[in-house]
Amino acid sequence: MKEPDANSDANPATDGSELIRFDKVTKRFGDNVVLDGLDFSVASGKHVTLIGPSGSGKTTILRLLMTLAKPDEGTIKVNGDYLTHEERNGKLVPAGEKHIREVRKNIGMVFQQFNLFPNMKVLRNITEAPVTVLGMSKDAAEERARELLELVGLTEHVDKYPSQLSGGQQQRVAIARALAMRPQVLLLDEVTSALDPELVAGVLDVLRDIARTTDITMLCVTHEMNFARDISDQVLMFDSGRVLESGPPEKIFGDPEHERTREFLGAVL
Ligand SMILES: Nc1ncnc2c1ncn2[C@@H]1O[C@H](COP(=O)(O)OP(=O)(O)OP(=O)(O)O)[C@@H](O)[C@H]1O
Repeated sequence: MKEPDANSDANPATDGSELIRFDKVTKRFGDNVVLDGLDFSVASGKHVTLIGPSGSGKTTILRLLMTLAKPDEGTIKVNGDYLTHEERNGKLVPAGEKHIREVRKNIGMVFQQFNLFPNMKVLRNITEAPVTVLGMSKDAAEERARELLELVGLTEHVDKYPSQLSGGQQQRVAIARALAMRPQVLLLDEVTSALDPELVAGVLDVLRDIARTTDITMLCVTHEMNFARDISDQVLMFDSGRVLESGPPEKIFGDPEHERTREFLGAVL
């Protein structure tokens, strides 16, 4: 087990309200302790990047937030509401499906493998969830989708199917689709790692634009260190399921405290 205060300096919530809070979260797969009593938080409007060696638990954190996995111990709060639990009759009990769906509306995620609906055109890929989950009118959802397609530079592809687009274009549709739900936080899981190298820059530029021009909170797992340096307010270096160190990008990339961080950056930069 890590020291109780091992993550105490890892809290990026220096201002703004706290949007995400992990409190002593442990996640195991069999004997493999992937997250080990993890504490960290993300303040509203901040861009926080998780870096660290393969297998250190970064994706697991995003999957827990999407409720694609459940913690074995500890609690997760999103916007002040427990994601993992709910209060019934003054008692904290494991959260039910309805409660989880409500809290999850605050969260959008973009995956490595775009995950678009192959049988729907671009416009419908973006409008589907706002209409069916949020109950938005079709017209309002389409208007919003067209604004988002402009933001991601795909206005002319509105009537195409995903298979008619490049990987980079599909990923930009996936970004628009996540934003269409007006989430408070956007989770980005190595969103360029499945792309051909020449398509990476276009997707990262779109994300840089979103980080610069919107007030959305971002929690990002990436191996693109220049991108992390550009967009992050805070970088968290993970190792073995805990935060080894955290700080602004200038500090983590320029003058890291731990030898392990230096080794990792030496290997990836
Ligand atoms: N569904 C699962 N079943 C069993 N083990 C899993 C599962 N998901 C993740 N793991 C294990 O948990 C550990 C952390 O995985 P995770 O994907 O969170 O790491 P990561 O830091 O995101 O790595 P990478 O940078 O390679 O994506 C790994 O050892 C992985 O094998």
